[in-house]
Amino acid sequence: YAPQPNSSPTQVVQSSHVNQHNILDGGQLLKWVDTCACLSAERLAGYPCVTVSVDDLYFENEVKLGEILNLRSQVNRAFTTSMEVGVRVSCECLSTGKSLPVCDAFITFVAIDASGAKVKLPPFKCETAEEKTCFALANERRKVRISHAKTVKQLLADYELSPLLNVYPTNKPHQPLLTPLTDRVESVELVLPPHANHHGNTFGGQIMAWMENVASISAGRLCQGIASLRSVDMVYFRGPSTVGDRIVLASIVNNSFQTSLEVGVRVEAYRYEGGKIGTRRHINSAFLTFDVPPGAGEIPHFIPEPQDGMRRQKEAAARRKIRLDRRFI
Ligand SMILES: CCCC(=O)SCCNC(=O)CCNC(=O)[C@H](O)C(C)(C)COP(=O)(O)OP(=O)(O)OC[C@H]1O[C@@H](n2cnc3c(N)ncnc32)[C@H](O)[C@@H]1OP(=O)(O)O
Repeated sequence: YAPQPNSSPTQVVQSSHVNQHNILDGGQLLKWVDTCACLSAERLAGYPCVTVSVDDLYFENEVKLGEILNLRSQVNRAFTTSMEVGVRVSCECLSTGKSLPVCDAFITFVAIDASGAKVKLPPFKCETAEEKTCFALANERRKVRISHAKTVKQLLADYELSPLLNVYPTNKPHQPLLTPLTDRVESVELVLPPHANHHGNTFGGQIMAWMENVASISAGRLCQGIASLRSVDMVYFRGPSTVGDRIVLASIVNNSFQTSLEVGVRVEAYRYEGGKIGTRRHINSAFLTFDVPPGAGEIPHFIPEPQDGMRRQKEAAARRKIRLDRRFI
């Protein structure tokens, strides 16, 4: 079988893709990354593929209006019904000719047939030394992502016991408080055909773009400006949503730090069945970290609500530590 199917779309960042500061919208970037990866996945599988998970994403550089975004994806390894696709994103400034890294993404896809059943993937062969390294690393990352939920739970429990983490890294405690609940955003989106793939499944990238939208509003309200997306923790797509579904996205600030803040987003889907609102299905959840805009000053400290709010604040502090530790591994 042909090794390393590639996809390398190139996009010009236009005014419809940027925010008020002419910086590429994080949600748009997530859509392009998912679609680019899906092209490689489907090329290997020969079947439509759905996104199962997206590993932690860290955005190294902002992309500006008029710059060129280069995306390059390849299948690193096929397992049984799932495969890992790596995407490398860089941006190119036309006037200087310089190219800067934007992010590396690892996305897992499962191939499905017309009845929605998982398909066994063809054998995957790699030839060059680089392909063999990607192949080996993909297996290590797979172990990490399969056990991700359990690992994070364990780390949070360990941090809970750590006396150091009882001092949660928040901003100065005597700053003006955020009015309770202003950081909460709930938005409902209707899944239309342009949001979905050929199966009618909502694109994973589209869901992530909607998530980034509500999260950026929560973040922006807290820091009173346009916050820029810095990272997205691993996202697992628990179940599908399809054309006609209503997608409910709820976001809330979990904790604020010196120059960044973490927002949690929960996504649910429902549809009308027999004249009634059907059951809400939990599609996925994610934690997004935003940087405070330059010149915005200090982030106001916010006091979490008792119990649940305090739990979320504490967990966000622990996740921040995990993220920072990982960057230095
Ligand atoms: C750009 C176009 C593509 C899209 O955006 S599609 C839209 C977004 N995605 C979706 O709607 C998918 C929603 N999820 C689903 O429908 C189901 O979870 C899905 C993918 C059918 C799998 O369902 P199940 O049968 O319950 O899954 P399973 O436990 O048998 O696992 C199937 C394969 O996935 C793997 N897997 C499970 N959890 C994972 C994780 N956290 N990260 C990475 N891989 C994971 C699992 O190991 C298995 O792979 P393999 O068969 O061992 O190769």
